[in-house]
Amino acid sequence: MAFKVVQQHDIIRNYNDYSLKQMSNLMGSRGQKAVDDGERSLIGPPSEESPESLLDQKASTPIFVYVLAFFSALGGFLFGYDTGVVSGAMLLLKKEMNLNALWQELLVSSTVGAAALSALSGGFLNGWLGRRICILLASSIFSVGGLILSLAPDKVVLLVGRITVGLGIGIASMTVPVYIAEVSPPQLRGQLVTINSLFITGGQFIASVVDGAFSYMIHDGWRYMLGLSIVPAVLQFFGFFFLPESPRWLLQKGRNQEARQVLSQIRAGQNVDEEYDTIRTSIEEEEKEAGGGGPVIFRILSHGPTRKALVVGCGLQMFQQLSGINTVMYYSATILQMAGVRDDKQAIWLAAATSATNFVFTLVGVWLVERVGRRKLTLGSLLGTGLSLALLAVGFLLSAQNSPPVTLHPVNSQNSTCKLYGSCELCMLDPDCGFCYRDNGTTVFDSSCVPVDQASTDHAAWGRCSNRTEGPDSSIWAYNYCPTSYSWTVLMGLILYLAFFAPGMGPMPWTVNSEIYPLWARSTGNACSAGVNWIFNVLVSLTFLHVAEFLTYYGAFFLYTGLVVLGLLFVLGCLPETQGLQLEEIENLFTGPLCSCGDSSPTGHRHVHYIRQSLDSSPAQYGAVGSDSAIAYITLR
Ligand SMILES: O[C@H]1[C@H](O)[C@@H](O)[C@H](O)[C@@H](O)[C@H]1O
Repeated sequence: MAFKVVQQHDIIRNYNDYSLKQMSNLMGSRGQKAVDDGERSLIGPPSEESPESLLDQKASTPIFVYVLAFFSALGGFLFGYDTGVVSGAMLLLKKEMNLNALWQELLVSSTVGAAALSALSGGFLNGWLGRRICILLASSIFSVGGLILSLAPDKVVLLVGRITVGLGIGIASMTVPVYIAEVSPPQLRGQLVTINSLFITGGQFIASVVDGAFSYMIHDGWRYMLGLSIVPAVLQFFGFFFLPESPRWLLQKGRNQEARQVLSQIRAGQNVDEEYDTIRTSIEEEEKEAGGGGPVIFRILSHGPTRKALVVGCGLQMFQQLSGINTVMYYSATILQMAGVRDDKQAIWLAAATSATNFVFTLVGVWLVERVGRRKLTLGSLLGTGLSLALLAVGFLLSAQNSPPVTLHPVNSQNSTCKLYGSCELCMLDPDCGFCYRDNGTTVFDSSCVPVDQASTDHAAWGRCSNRTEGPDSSIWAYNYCPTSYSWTVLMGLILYLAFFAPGMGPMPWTVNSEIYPLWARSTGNACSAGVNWIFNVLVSLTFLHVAEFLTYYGAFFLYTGLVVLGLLFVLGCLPETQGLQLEEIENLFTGPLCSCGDSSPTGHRHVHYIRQSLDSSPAQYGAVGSDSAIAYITLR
């Protein structure tokens, strides 16, 4: 069989230049059209999809795809739950187990660190065992981890439990988007993969509600907080017992018969010949092109388009974390305290409101992704995120500039560094000191900067604010925050930040990564980019308080604003639009120079039509299909 394809502008010049690779990309378009509107419009009119036709496609999308997306996205829920629940659990744990700062940090960051390691190794596991087994593996690890955490007799076992759930999170975070992308029809892929991100933020929100509810249970409340994740983990495990493997992985492993069966099961008996052929052709072609031997990562790096895709994928994940989302998610209670919320319980519930905002606006992302596309959504999101971060920074700057002065210098403080600070702002930035003051509703008075109690940051080491939050003379102990009248600027900044981040920069890095690599590079590409996400997650969240100490809070948020501007330039130059394309076509977007991707948005003006000819037709036949923008000639022999 030989294929020759020519596009309108170079019909004559390049008639013979088209390779099988390009043919397979055209076959990709063909497959997509076949999925979109069945065999009837193979020689068909318009390339622009009307909203009505999109609705028709959605209406005819088999429900089974949604079932698959739901059970897979439970992995996202667990990712969100286990990363989100720990802040509330820590409030109880540190009292019950008498944890010092090091142990608290260990228990929080061990999970994220373990997730980074397992995400990186998940690429190998995915290629070897398949997506389904990896999801089963992740859900069993989550169940075991939840069990260990809920029964832990001491902090060492707790640490083991936290590392265990981290291993589950890492595998789930890279496998689930890939699986969903591989089973979805192209016109729904963005939305379904974004649902996984919705489940992540949903998990974080439920975790914060559970934290709030069990924070009243001083003894063992943390066991319920940490252990409840067993429920969705077990549900996912049993669900996946009955759900199929990704047809693309099966085809890659040469299990063609099974792949065809699964594909028609997922497409509920629709004709899957086109889609099946497309995937198979491109796998064969990709294998030739990828050049066989050697570790996949080396093959990715030595092959131009996949190397560029990897840079884009990892860059997106890096900028997602550098925009500071997890300083907001993990420290929202602290940030809210900074904004003037004093009560612990109130701060926990307000933190729940923060994750609710993140969740609700991710929903907006699910709604927008197939309407405006990945690129515009990410750009808009970064722009808004940057402006909100600047607003947050200005809020902190105003608070700092109007920070109450230290007016009392207790004799006891002679041999502590705290006595050196002249204002609350400077005092608050030193982790060893806190601000003890009184106020009459409008003015702060009788204020001093004194050392914090080493056993608990809830009170001062000595003096009016020791061993109680409010003294008999109604002195108030402020650790890590200052009384300020600019709370509203910070609160506004926080809410706007989440409203802009959640629909775009939250989900898009995961969605885009699930679709930009060819099949042979998909597991490894996603493993690397998820690994980058987790590594930068650890870096940013572990350094936040130190960065704030060196640069002050407003300095830290101006820094994140600067990083978001860099992210914006990166996305502007390098992120192509992948909306609506068959997975097999997307590699083509990365054939140009790296930072020209922004120009190559294919939607709307690069549609190629095709003709299907059966193989037993006459020796040489020519077909031509015209559209406004392109013409394809196909020769079949
Ligand atoms: O996409 C998710 C989401 O936005 C979460 O809120 C955040 O905690 C994760 O780090 C991120 O990867």
